Amino acid sequence: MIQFNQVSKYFDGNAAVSNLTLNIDEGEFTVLIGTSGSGKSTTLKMINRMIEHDEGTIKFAGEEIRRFNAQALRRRMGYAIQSIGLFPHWTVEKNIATVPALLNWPKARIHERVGELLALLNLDDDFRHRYPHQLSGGQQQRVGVARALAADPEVLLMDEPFGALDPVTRSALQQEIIRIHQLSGRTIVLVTHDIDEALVLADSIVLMDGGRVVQQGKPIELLTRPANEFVRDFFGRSELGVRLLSLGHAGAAVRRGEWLEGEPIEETLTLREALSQFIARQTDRLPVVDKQQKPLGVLHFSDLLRQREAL
Ligand SMILES: Nc1ncnc2c1ncn2[C@@H]1O[C@H](COP(=O)(O)OP(=O)(O)OP(=O)(O)O)[C@@H](O)[C@H]1O
Repeated sequence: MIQFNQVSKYFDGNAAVSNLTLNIDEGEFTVLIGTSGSGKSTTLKMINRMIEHDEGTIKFAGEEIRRFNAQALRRRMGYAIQSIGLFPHWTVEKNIATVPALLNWPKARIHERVGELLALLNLDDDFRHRYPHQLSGGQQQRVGVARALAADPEVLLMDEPFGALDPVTRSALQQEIIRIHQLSGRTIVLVTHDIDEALVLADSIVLMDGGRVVQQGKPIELLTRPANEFVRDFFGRSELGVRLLSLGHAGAAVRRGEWLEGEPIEETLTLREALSQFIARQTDRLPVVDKQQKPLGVLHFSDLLRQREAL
């Protein structure tokens, strides 16, 4: 869906991105990660021409992006950033409706769409009449994501969208964006410098350093088949075990047909979170329920050790 071919970008003669070749498939959740100043944001912003590339080609839906009208291109791509950028004097409703209003949607359709998005992002419908300063940071981030999604864009570009949030809110928003991705099947490109966030979200991780791609692949590939020492160090040798666990879920490792009384965990819990539960509860077996809270089976501590084969 998006192809970079030997793309370079210079600022004052210095390359921010060098000779970058990258393929982002339709419907894929791609996460750009890397050291500070490695060119992640520049790469993201070149996709919707917030930054124009100097060399090479970038294609979107088969066409070089320079052939699109920049405004028209941006309307096909939702964009959400860490600093949110909500218009302070506009209500939540008007903020979310920015692109639909530009596209001249009828009022009733806009009203309905705002309602849908508030529900999708777990925000109360009354919030539509509030102003950004009347919301918490996490609520503002949700509105920023809702705004990016408003006109059902083909691509969603996100630059550290959960950057400034506390871990609990951050984790909740990560789960929401995973759900939105599963529901909508949209192509998402997200920049983060948080390794665990990348592992939780990505179908494909692009690890960058010094304006170049060091390795692109599935999270499991970067963890278990690092291309070089830089990749190995980046993902942290000592953390490798728990990071591998964060790629698996309790539901996939559970022993069905067994049951056990006690406080259950949900099947969607990562095995890393399950490990934490085993330790906190000083137990080696945990009952697992599905999303409807129906008993699914029992997870054994020893099953965590077998996970590498199952991933
Ligand atoms: N507008 C600009 N003018 C001059 N230099 C820039 C500009 N934007 C980015 N750069 C430089 O280009 C390089 C890549 O920046 P970029 O913001 O893409 O990196 P990043 O990987 O997103 O970094 P971070 O994780 O710190 O946000 C850096 O050296 C940065 O200083």
